[in-house]
Amino acid sequence: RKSSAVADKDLITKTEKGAQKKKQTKLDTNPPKGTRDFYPEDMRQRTWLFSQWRDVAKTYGFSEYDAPVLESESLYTRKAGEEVTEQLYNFVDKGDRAVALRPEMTPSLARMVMAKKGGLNLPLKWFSIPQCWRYERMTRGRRREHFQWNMDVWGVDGVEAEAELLSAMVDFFERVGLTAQDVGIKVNSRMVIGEVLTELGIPEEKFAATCVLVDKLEKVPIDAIQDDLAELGLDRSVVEKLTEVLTNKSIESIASVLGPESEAVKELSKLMSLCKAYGIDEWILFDASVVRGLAYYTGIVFEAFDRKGELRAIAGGGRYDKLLETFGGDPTPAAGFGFGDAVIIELLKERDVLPSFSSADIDSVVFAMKPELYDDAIAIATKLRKAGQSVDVVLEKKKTKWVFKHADRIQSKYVIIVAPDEFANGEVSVKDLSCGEQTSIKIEELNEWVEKTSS
Ligand SMILES: CC(=O)Nc1cnc2ccccc2c1
Repeated sequence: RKSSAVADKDLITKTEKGAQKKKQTKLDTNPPKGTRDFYPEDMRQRTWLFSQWRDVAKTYGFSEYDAPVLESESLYTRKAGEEVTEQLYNFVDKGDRAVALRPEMTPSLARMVMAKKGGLNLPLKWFSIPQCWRYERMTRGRRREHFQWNMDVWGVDGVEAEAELLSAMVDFFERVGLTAQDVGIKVNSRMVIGEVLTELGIPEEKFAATCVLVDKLEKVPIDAIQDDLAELGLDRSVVEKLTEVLTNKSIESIASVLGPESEAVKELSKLMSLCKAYGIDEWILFDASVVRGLAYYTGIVFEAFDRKGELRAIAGGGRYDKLLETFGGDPTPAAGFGFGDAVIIELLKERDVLPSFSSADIDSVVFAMKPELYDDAIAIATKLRKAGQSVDVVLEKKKTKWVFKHADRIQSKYVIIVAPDEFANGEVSVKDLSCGEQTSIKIEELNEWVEKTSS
């Protein structure tokens, strides 16, 4: 027999184990790495942002579309070293299909246009607010999903399309309280690089990958991509010539480099004059170093940036006339932009122009003072709801003190109390939480009361 001390110890550990066995292992309540939950307050903020985006799209005559978040991986297997394709959130499904969570919306849009072939009346002005995904090693702790407002014009080959898109982008910034002093939009054309590379004898099929590298050059020192450049056959002299051209800060100086007949100069000049016609030229600046990181841009490119901070690009876009052909479709001109939900919210917070979303905008809390009045209380709540009010019904037996505290917490405008004496007189008691005043209202005059208080 073991000594009692040892026996007791064993007994304790046994009961502990027993306890552990019975207790469920605690669920990890965090959402998957790099993703966010939207609690009601977060959701009110997101809904507000999306409704600003939707209002602009409607004002510009754009129609909303959508596509599955899951696409065939083949939509994104471009070989140009882009971040969005290197960080594809892809997997093989149970049907042995190579699929991916979309990293961007434009390829889905191209697939949808191609599916309809000639059946669509061009021009298309379509918008969407898809959640887009990337699989990034969490070393950088960056998000793996975001919502991105997409606006695209298909079937217009003139820079009139880009000018509309820039105007829509500015309209959004103005709606949310930002000015041309807060935000600028850098504009360039990839034809600038195209004309330089052609002059230097670089073949056309290397343009896209060169642009992606030049875009990376903005963020990393040159020796970080030296071998990529070498792989593309871009020797030092080419890179030097390119970087020299890209430091040009005016269309005039670019014109002196590319010559007066340059197509790039012509389209940039035309775009700038259209921006003047829209009255948005104070937002726009030419910057030859802007190339954007997506391989499929072919002409004008642009990106909105925070003039006062280090925030990354707020939004970006450009012309992508060849995308449908890369999918085997007919040549169709297209231009568009993408606008992420994260950077803009940070900027609005910094500029202190983000509205508060703490309350759920409830008009009235309805409360039966006695349980036997509950049926009458929900009849009154229904009357108020049909009159257009948002009503929170107290669903359980509660003390008046709790109800007032609850109404205050949810920032309701009124509390409607169904109490025995008043009810016997065909009245309810209404407390106005903005001033604390309590009055009696005749039940058959509630509709007028709603009218009066909602005007
Ligand atoms: C600032 C931010 O969240 N960016 C972000 C977050 N998630 C993404 C997911 C896919 C593609 C680009 C993405 C970009």
